[in-house]
Amino acid sequence: MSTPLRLGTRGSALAMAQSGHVAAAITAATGRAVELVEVVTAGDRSSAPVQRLGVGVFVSALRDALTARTIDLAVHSYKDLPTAEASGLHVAAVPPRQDPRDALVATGGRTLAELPPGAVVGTGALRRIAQLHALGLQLEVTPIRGNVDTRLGRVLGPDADLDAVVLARAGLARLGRTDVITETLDPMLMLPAPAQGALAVECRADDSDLVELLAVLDHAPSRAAVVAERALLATLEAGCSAPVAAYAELAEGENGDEIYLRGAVISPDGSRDLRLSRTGTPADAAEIGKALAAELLELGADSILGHEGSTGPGTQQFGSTE
Ligand SMILES: NCc1[nH]cc(CCC(=O)O)c1CC(=O)O
Repeated sequence: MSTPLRLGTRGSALAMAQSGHVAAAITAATGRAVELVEVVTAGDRSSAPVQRLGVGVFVSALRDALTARTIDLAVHSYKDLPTAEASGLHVAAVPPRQDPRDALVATGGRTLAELPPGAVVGTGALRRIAQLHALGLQLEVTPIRGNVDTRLGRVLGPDADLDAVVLARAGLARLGRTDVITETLDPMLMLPAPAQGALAVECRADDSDLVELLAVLDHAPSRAAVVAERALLATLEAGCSAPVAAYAELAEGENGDEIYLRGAVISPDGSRDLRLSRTGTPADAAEIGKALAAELLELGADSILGHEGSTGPGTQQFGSTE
């Protein structure tokens, strides 16, 4: 009998659900026992806006535990991972991705179109704030944070004070709460965050037995989509509070698989809204992401993102704002 694999996880209900799911999949596929080890991250300890806490607040403590060998693997929401790879670590698997779209949870069962001017919508992510403003519906957007239950409580609980919240459908799905969704937002209106709905299963790069074992969980189309979306994010050098969206869809084309990547950079007030798309093959996922980012930069994405004075690529490492 081999010793159980130690899977490090945040303690939030969402993280525990994701980690439990991956642990069960590993045991089902390989017979290896997996134990969950809770790791508290800076993002869990503070309720300050994520933009202020900085990059990787949900991630650093898990990565430190991997490097210190107190855990063997970690499961991250992929969109929370900084775009720069951590040295000595490796994303050994991208399991099949959940529906990456955003979801609206509104009082009275309402959709976005049914919310009247002045309706108050809660969301903390600049990407969502910007796109809500870009709709031109006179919605009042208010920043919120906290775990999924806290956010739902702003609409559903006895102390509800908002008309609606926007959050990732995948998070609700993993918690078994899709029943509260009043509208799954079409990416035409609300393009998701790069890698939203995907998980990253990370381990030490030199742990070759484990790298090999975890490969059974990898889902090639999900990985290709994430690679394209994150290449776009990295090429834009998008800041911590960057309103950048990207969504890659894979389809079977006439000559085999095709990847269709959409990307957007939106100013926080919604007044500037750059959207482009690009098609290619999954093998070129990274190049497609880079090329789409380059096109967005040509259209002035830099001035929206506010880093015209940047000292060049590689000087900043950013993850998601969410
Ligand atoms: N740090 C927030 C976060 N990170 C991942 C998810 C949702 C699940 C996912 O995108 O995989 C969420 C919640 C949200 O955006 O509503």
